[in-house]
Amino acid sequence: MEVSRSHTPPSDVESAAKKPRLDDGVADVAAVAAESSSSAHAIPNSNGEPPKAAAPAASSKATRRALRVARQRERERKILPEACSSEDVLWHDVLDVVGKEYADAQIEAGTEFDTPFSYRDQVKVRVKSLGMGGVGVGIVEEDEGVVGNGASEQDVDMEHQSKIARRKHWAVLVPFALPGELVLVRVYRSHRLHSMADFLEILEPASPLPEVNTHTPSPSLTRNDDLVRCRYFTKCGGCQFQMVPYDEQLAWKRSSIVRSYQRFSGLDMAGWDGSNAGPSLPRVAETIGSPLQYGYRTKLTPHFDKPPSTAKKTVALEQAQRQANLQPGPDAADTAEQDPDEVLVPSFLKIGFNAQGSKNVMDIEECSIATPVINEGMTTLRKMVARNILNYKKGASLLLRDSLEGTSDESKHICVTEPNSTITERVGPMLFTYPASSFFQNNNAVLPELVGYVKDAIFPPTAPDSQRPTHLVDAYCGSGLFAISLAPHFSVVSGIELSSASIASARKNADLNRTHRIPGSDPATPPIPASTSITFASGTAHTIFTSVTDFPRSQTALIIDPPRKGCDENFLQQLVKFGAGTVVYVSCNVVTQARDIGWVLGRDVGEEGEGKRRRYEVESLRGFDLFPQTAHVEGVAVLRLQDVVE
Ligand SMILES: C[S@@+](CC[C@H](N)C(=O)[O-])C[C@H]1O[C@@H](n2cnc3c(N)ncnc32)[C@H](O)[C@@H]1O
Repeated sequence: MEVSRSHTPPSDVESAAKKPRLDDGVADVAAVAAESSSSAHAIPNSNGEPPKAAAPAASSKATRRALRVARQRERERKILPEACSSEDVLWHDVLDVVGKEYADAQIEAGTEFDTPFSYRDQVKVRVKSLGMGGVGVGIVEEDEGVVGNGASEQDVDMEHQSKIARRKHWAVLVPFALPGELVLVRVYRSHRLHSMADFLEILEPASPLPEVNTHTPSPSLTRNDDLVRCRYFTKCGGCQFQMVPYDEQLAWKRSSIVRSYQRFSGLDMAGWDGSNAGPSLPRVAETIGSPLQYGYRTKLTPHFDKPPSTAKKTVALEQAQRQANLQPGPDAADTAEQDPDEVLVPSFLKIGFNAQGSKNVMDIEECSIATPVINEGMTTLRKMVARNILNYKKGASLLLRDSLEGTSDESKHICVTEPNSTITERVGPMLFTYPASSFFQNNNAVLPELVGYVKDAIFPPTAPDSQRPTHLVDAYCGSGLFAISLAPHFSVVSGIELSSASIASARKNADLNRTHRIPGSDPATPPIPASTSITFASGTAHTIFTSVTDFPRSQTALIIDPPRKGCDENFLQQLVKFGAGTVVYVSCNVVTQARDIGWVLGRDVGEEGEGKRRRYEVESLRGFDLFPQTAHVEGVAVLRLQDVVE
């Protein structure tokens, strides 16, 4: 059975649903239920708990439940992840290590879920590569495999032998482990040909490895635990790379872009490894780093769970205990340290982020990648929640955003927590305002460079004046970051965006930057000249093409900056039909960016019957690090329209 891949962007309808990737007919449910209840290779549930054995058909309720579970299992068996989803990215990381041929054979035999591990097995894993999510991917190294609660020597029977053999072709995913390291891990969940494990300790530091993925040279990464700045690192799931020197993080992000295009673009990759120009793509340039590597995040959304039913009792008890402790005891120094005004944080209350590999919230008092005012705001907000916790009937997500207090040059930074409040940010000479609950890039420090790079890509110094773009279309424009920042360089600008709140902000921002003065410049100069026409519309991105029909195509630059899922096929079809001279594709998900660009490059551009064939070529490709210490990278691809030489 061949596991086929599609490189097609989702159509509007398809994008809503996961698609079956294997074509077997649906198995008889009763047979599946029987198979499920006798299954020897039970897979722990999503909380990492060992599965409960399916009960015999004691009651019709139990039978229905067993059938439901069995159907779910069967569905999981037959469905490969949706192309370009995070599960699909992980699946490719697994294939890299276990080999595609082996995986196909296992799927054919229906044994791809036969995990060779039991829940909480401790094993030694040699890390082979760093998956695109920043997680180490390895294979059990030694013969006996189990060093913990698995088998003793006497237990090494046939079944165990076969498990040990399977382990050599079973990927183990270990966060915070680096390629080349031998690590002790504890398995907590298994899925198709891989298991997830907690990292327990390093048994051997990294030694040079033969490349697993022979196409993609992955930079070597050095562990330096002295670099770690956060006390929650490895417990919180937010950052992956604090122990890796920053220049190596940037090099790894570049290789992650290369991998994305190799795996997901569907383009001709012959001989291309990102360090050279290939048949479809240029060399991938070095990743541009963030000026701030910590303290850069301008938005945090910590959350907390619904208080337990015993919350009232617990709070009363803990308050009484605290009062008792505040009474002067025989040693007065014991109480001198305690502040009677300090807010009592009940022991059940955890405000923070999901713990690594789990859906449980862990308590986090500060975040080292967030800006200083956000961390101050977090302290205040945590106290407010603790004080009022008995009034919450549900859990909640909190919002913290870094904002300028006003629009003047001297405005200081404040933390805003009210979703309806207005945030103000400065990017280069431009001011942006937007509702706290709406989208804006989260790393202000790197934005001037990102915007400057996009501008330079649109106006390369070598291009003749006759080809200089005069019109700009900003699809997925948010509150106007690119449209407004680049407006001074165009005569006509048009933006579109789904969120009407963001469009209202974009319009306001255009006005604001026509009137306010650039700090330190001639007071007569607003950032955007009166002569530039700027319009914004709210709607789905593809509808922009009907309102810019009078734009001169060869002198139009189109910026696309879609959400993580990328563009839908309808949008790309219209993009290709429209035929802007320059397209800049900015993306926080290089996987869907690679898929979309692969789709665009294979198509003739323009209306049918134009007489000459033209296609897009990728002129440059590189990453910007908007997310230091994490595995995320912002990709910027510049496409230029070229005549096809027949
Ligand atoms: C990654 S953000 C980029 C926003 C803006 N370029 C910026 O940098 O601030 C993507 C934006 O696309 C918008 N969006 C999502 N789906 C859309 C669609 N189908 N059509 C138009 N805009 C969409 C979102 O509301 C979001 O503001």
